Amino acid sequence: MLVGVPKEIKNQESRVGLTPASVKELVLRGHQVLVQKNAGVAIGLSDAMYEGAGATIIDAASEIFARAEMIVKVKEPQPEECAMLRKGQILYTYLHLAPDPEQTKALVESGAVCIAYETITGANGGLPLLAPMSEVAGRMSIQAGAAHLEKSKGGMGLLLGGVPGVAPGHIAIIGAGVVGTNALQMAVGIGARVTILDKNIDRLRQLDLIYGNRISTMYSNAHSIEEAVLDADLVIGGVLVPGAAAPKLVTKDMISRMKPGAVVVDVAIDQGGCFETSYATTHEKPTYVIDGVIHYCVANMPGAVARTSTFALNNATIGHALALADKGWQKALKANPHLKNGLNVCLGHVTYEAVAHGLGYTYVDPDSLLG
Ligand SMILES: NC(=O)C1=CN([C@@H]2O[C@H](COP(=O)(O)OP(=O)(O)OC[C@H]3O[C@@H](n4cnc5c(N)ncnc54)[C@H](O)[C@@H]3O)[C@@H](O)[C@H]2O)C=CC1
Ligand SMILES: CC(=O)C(=O)O
Ligand SMILES: [Mg+2]
Repeated sequence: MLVGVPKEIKNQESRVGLTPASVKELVLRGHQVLVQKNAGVAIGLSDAMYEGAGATIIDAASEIFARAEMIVKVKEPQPEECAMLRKGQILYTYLHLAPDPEQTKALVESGAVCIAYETITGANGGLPLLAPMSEVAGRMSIQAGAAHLEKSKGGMGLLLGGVPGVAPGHIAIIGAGVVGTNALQMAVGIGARVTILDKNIDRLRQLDLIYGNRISTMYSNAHSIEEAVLDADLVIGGVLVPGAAAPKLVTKDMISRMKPGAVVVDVAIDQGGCFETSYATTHEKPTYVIDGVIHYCVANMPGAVARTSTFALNNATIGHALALADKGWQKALKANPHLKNGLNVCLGHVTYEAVAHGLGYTYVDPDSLLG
């Protein structure tokens, strides 16, 4: 198969869809890979390294989109990229469609076969192609929160770990999945007081066994969220209902009653965010202030540590990339129900139930399109 890797064009996004090592895996199996000039140069992956792995370097994204049978990316296609997709072409990347009607419409109109990393499931449960970026973003969320609690960034001037004789800060983490548990690990590491909330009691049980009385676990409901949020100096939003828009768990009213100079980090922003006051920001201008509360809502947090993130992402994506290239999309999806769960838009139809219902499309069962 002819596989194409364009350079990412989202604001401050230096990750790249395939590493030279991943290119080599494809080439060794007889596939051809086109990589856009300088696609990985910002993270130390030179064109020479890609050529050494067997890729052909191409100047323009338009040529890659025109020639490749499968496009491998990191972030959701930007409007100019959507316009270059064509009927039957495979797009393998993060999409996050539920909160994004414009992108969904463009992908439907393209007729492309759009497989979203974030809804591919794993044989042992979970979302294995989302997990590595959730690990990165969860860990980063505490760094980002700590930095913005400093006075120079507009925060209340609080050191999360405290010092001897001065109490530490309080971090509330909503959602105890991959983002939440990675945030928790960092929060405990810096010595903050931590409360973590989830609806999944088994997960809270596991965390209680690991951390004991160093943390507080709370069953998530409107009451416990309000209590934790109003007492917190930093709130991390890490909830997910797979494929669906994030539930707005923290209301505008709660935000208005938080401590002045407190910080909220809405990691779930790529699914629309779990704070009523959230809207997506970029690394260029990551924050805004509402009612004295600093909001950090960057939708591609792992892009800030693009080198680590690219390798972590490729570890998780290469297996299915090889299957798609080897078998073509219909056979690969038929052979693997977990990969099939990644199919969000296909040949002009919305094939992921939560996206179809959320955005008013007729849901089409992927099986009906697999031949
Ligand atoms: N902004 C960014 O750069 C990034 C954002 N993300 C996003 O972070 C979010 C979380 O991802 P993961 O941790 O991997 O998901 P996950 O599926 O591992 O965890 C989500 C957790 O939310 C919990 N949850 C659902 N409804 C809840 C409620 N009402 N109250 C409390 N907890 C609730 C679930 O029980 C689950 O434990 C996703 O939207 C993901 O796309 C992930 C990586 C990067
Ligand atoms: C998961 C995601 O949206 C990201 O890594 O940017
Ligand atoms: Mg994102």
